[in-house]
Amino acid sequence: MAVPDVPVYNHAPPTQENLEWADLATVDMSNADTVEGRKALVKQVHDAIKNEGFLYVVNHGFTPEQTKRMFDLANYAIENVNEEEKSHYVGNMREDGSYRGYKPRKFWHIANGVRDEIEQYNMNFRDILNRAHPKPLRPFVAEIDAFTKYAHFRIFNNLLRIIAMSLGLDEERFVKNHDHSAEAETFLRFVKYFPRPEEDEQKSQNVWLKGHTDLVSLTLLFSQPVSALQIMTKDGKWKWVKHVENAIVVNIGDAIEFLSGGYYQSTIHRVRQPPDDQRDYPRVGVIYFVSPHDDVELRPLIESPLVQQMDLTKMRFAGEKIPFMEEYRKSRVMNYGGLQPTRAGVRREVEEENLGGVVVKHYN
Ligand SMILES: O=C(O)CCC(=O)C(=O)O
Ligand SMILES: [Fe+2]
Repeated sequence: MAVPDVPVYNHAPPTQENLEWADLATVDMSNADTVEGRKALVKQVHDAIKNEGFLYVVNHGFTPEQTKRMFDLANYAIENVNEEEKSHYVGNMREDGSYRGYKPRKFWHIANGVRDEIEQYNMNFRDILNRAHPKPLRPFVAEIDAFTKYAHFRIFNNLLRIIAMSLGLDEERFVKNHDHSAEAETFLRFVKYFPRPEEDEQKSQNVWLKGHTDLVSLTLLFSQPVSALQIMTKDGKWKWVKHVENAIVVNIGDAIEFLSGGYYQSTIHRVRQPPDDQRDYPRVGVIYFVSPHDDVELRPLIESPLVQQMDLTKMRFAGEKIPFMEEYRKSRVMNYGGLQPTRAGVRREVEEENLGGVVVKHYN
């Protein structure tokens, strides 16, 4: 069977505006397949995670054509599948506590009655090949699976090994908990953000996706030109993440924070309206979220000398029952973006929301 043509997706040109860019380290992964090569990166990765919690990865092995092709397919999953077909693949976040399938626009509440304009198609790592996908996507499933496997086994695993070493742990300590021998909320996301009416921009103070930390271990964001992602720096300022051609923007999520006893902290980030010269363009993304297995207890790894130095009584779940990854992600995914009243916190304009027993902070 001939594989259909996928229209080429053209992103907006990079912004010409001089924004306040975050100062992020660039990690060259050319030699990361050898132990020596990884050892040479430990200090740089350690410092980048400590300082910003975000970093760029380059020379990861994907060619610009390969990543570009995934953006074409991401756009295809949103634009070339009709609504009727999509309706059979809508995810069940609120019931399953898992992202699988389509997340329609306006599913989440952002602020003052404004809902999101973000459409996604999520594919769990474990069943990209076995699960049914919308008809137009089927000819590309093997290609998407191969892309995801490479991202996981080459890029992600090598990063995990470097992070384990940076904590004085056995190199394979985290790899074993993320190898998909067990259920895990690890998935590739195709996403498209659509420009919003001015009225919505005002009511939501230009926020497209509220400030949050990712609940997973690491997030791999394939860099694209539409500037909208911002991180909160240690001194409480929002800084923009600059596009770097064919780089992967990596950030640390809550699971690593918990396992490292807070030695590493997940970084707060948000998505906001792009600058003037990109304002009328949609924003297509390809993101790989990697989580520990559901049966991993989110307990600090006290075999790490660095974790031993931490005051673990200050950890989020200190003195309480420590959740397993499954409980933690379900409580967050099921309840995220609902319309429940939120309690205003005190630190950095924090809104705290009690999501099924787990307090989740929104930073606006
Ligand atoms: O679209 C982006 O750049 C980031 C999205 C994000 O933070 C998320 O989906 O968790
Ligand atoms: Fe995020």
